[in-house]
Amino acid sequence: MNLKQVAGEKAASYIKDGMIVGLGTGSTAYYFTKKIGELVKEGLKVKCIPTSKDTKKLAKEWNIPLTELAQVDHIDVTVDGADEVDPDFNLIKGGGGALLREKIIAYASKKLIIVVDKTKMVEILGKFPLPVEVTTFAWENTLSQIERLGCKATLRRSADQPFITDNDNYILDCQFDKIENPAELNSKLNQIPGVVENGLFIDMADLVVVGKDTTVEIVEK
Ligand SMILES: O=C(CO)[C@H](O)[C@H](O)COP(=O)(O)O
Repeated sequence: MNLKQVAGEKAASYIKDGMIVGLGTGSTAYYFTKKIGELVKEGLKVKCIPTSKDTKKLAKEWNIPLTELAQVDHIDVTVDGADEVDPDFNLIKGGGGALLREKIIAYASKKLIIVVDKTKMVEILGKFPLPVEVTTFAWENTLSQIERLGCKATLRRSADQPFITDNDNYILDCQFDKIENPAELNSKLNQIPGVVENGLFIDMADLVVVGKDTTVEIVEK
C-alpha cells in the first residue's frame, strides 16, 4: 500500500462545500490535491490556494478552482506534508523548497492538517536537515551566521546549480542532528538578517494524518 497516498486521500474527507482550502506541496500533498481534483469533478465546491508553483500547475491541470490569499480573509483548511513531526506537532518542512509560501498559507489557515507516512514521526526534530530560505545577496555570510547556532549548513543545489525557490531565494540545508528547543531555534534563525524564513513550523499543525502499514491513524493534539 502507498502510505503517502492513503494519508493524502484520507485528508480530503475534511473538505466540505464552500471551503477555502490551502493545497500543500510534495509527494504526499500531491495525493490530496489529486483527490480534490476528483471531488471537484464530482461537484465539490471549493476555492483553493496552492503553496507553490508546482502545486498550482497540478491544480490547474485538474481544473481545481483557484484564488489568491489577497482575495480572502482566511483559509478554512490547509493540507500539507512534512519532513518530520515531533510529539508536540512541531514540524520540519521545506524538503521540497516551498517552506515560505507553505508557512504563510499555514499561518492564514484556521486548521492545518499534516499528511505523512509513518517514517516522518520522530521523537526529536533535527535528523532531517532543516531547510532555511535565504536571500541570494550575501548568502555565504548568512550561512556562517546560521552555523554559529550549532549546525552544518549546505547550499541546496539542483542539477549542479543553486536551487532557486519560487520567491527567487536560495535554500540552506542545516544539519542540527537534534533540535532540543525548536521554538527558540525558530526565533533565533529568523532574527538573522538574510534569513527569509525557516522550515520549523511551531504550534501550527492541528491534526496529523499518518499512513501506516494497513491503516491511517489520525493524531489530534
Ligand atoms: O515541505 C514540503 C515542501 O516544501 C513537503 O511538504 C515536505 O518536504 C514533505 O514532502 P513529501 O511528502 O514529498 O515527503
